[in-house]
Amino acid sequence: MISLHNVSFRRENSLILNDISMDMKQGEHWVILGRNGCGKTTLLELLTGYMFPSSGQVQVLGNMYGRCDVREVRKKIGYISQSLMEKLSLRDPVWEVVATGAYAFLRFYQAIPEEVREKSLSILTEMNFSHLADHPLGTLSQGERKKVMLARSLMADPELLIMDEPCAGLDLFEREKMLIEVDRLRQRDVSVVYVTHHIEEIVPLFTHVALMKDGQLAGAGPKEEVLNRELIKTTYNIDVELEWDGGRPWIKVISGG
Ligand SMILES: Nc1ncnc2c1ncn2[C@@H]1O[C@H](COP(=O)(O)OP(=O)(O)OP(=O)(O)O)[C@@H](O)[C@H]1O
Repeated sequence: MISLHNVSFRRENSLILNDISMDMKQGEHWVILGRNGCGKTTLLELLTGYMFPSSGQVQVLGNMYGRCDVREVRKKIGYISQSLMEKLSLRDPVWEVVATGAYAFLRFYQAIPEEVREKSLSILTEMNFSHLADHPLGTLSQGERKKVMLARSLMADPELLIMDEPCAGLDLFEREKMLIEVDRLRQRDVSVVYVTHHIEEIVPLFTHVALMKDGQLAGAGPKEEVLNRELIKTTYNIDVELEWDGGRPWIKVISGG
């Protein structure tokens, strides 16, 4: 699905990503963790082809970037981020905002085909969200807007879904509702790459974890192997205990650790 080979990314004089090599295979769903500024979003931008590595190779869905039409690959990738959220029209009804995902538009300036409208309503119904279909996006809570963004990303039936901190800023209740939808992606034929600051967001859907530190990989592999006390300490410079419950890891900071 994704292969990174000796990928480095330099901006002015700083090395933001430093010699990253990893493979994310079909059927795997990955979470990327790491401290602020360690390069997570930069890595996602390389995967979507919005930026190119200074050296190394990036291969996504069988396409080697630099030797393919990135615009064609992007049609198979859904990307959810706060910056996209800010571009969506707050005045438009929810179903229409979702429908724009079929074409990667931000707004419609022409009639929307009936089948596109129906698909939007059907995704909203799947998410138990049909009652909000006609409400303007701007009247929804932050958590509801994030669910709208997820619904929008599914309109194009992506093969790869990249989510950059989709639960940031949500209260506990809204976060858990969003995580239910994330976990339900198991029912779809889509691979997920998910960036977060919160280890407990690793719902059972996710199979693998990559830990990043200062632009390098501190660990990458099956979640049960990578999420251990030593690697978490290396990544976050803090001592923790980790417990698995309900298929999710829960973290307890050891005071003075
Ligand atoms: N436009 C830019 N110009 C220069 N440096 C940048 C630019 N954008 C990002 N950086 C730097 O690149 C590094 C990695 O940033 P990135 O946004 O990828 O980190 P991140 O792990 O996603 O951080 P966070 O968890 O805080 O969102 C940071 O040190 C940041 O300051």
